Amino acid sequence: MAELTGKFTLEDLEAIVAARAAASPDTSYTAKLLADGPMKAAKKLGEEGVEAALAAVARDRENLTGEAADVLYHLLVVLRGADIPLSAVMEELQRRTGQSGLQEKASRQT
Ligand SMILES: N=c1c2ncn([C@@H]3O[C@H](COP(=O)(O)OP(=O)(O)OP(=O)(O)O)[C@@H](O)[C@H]3O)c2ncn1[C@@H]1O[C@H](COP(=O)(O)O)[C@@H](O)[C@H]1O
Repeated sequence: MAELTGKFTLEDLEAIVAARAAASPDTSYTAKLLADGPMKAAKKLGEEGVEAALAAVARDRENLTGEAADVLYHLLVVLRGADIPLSAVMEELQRRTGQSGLQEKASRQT
């Protein structure tokens, strides 16, 4: 695998996931997850999300950091399986920057 220099970004991890998706499931966890179908990756994403939430409630910073990394990695695998680029998610997040979350919630309740 090519060595990455500089600040590691989610875009870097997305590129790694895309490259490993084409590998053999015998040599790549990413490829194995995708080969097992969308249910498997989605289930793992849900598990990691719950584990991250439990670590947050337990105020376990070290565990939360690791579980957060698991969540982000598995989310990128799920997005890859659904053919949704990270850029689409970032565009959606950028679109939301113009409004407070509380304003958005209030606009749905009227
Ligand atoms: N960031 C990750 C990453 N984070 C977590 N994981 C894997 O996600 C799995 C997490 O599952 P669990 O903690 O539940 O452990 P487990 O019980 O063994 O998992 P299951 O048997 O239930 O699937 C572990 O196998 C981790 O190794 C990751 N696997 C890969 N990556 C990245 O993807 C790259 C390519 O990996 P391969 O696709 O395996 O080549 C790696 O170099 C990393 O950059």
